[in-house]
Amino acid sequence: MDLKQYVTTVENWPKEGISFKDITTIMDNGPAFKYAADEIVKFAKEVGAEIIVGPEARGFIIGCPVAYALEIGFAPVRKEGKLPRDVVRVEYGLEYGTDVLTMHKDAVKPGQKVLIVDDLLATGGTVDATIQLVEKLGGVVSGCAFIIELEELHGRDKIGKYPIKTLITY
Ligand SMILES: O=P(O)(O)OC[C@H]1O[C@H](OP(=O)(O)OP(=O)(O)O)[C@H](O)[C@@H]1O
Ligand SMILES: Nc1ncnc2[nH]cnc12
Repeated sequence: MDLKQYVTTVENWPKEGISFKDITTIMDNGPAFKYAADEIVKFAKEVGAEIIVGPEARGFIIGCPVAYALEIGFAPVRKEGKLPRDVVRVEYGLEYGTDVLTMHKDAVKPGQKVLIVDDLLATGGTVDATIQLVEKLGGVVSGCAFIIELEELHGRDKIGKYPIKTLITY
């Protein structure tokens, strides 16, 4: 399937100079959304993932169907102040701002093999922070998977030592 045809590009949103890749037009198409999830499921099997970790909010959208298909758990990475129990926290930079990401301290077990899933790899700030959170908990990052990669932002350089799967590149 040519998944790229289902991505909608919105220029100069949310700020001047950003070429926003909107995945809602993948999600609202049943076969396209299933294809995207199935491709990541295949990769998750290859790397032996035991739990999926996905960052708020779009990482939930694609990470949860992957976890469901594999019959494994999903652990959320959330922005500060959203998780109700003890958390680990990491500050990170975005293509358009900075923020703090957190995970519950018991979300990943020591030694558990984690696949990080998100919709898009841009500067790599989010995935870098997510890797740090998983490793603080003693989890083993077995790979990172994205629907879209923006190659010119070189986010891949931040996750060089882990297996990476991306379905669409710009
Ligand atoms: O590689 P990076 O430069 O870190 O950018 C990629 C991240 O940015 C977007 O999330 P955003 O923080 O905009 O949050 P959202 O999913 O809640 O819209 C996207 O869903 C990725 O998580
Ligand atoms: N260009 C972009 N499009 C969609 N989501 C993003 N997150 C960070 N950069 C993005």
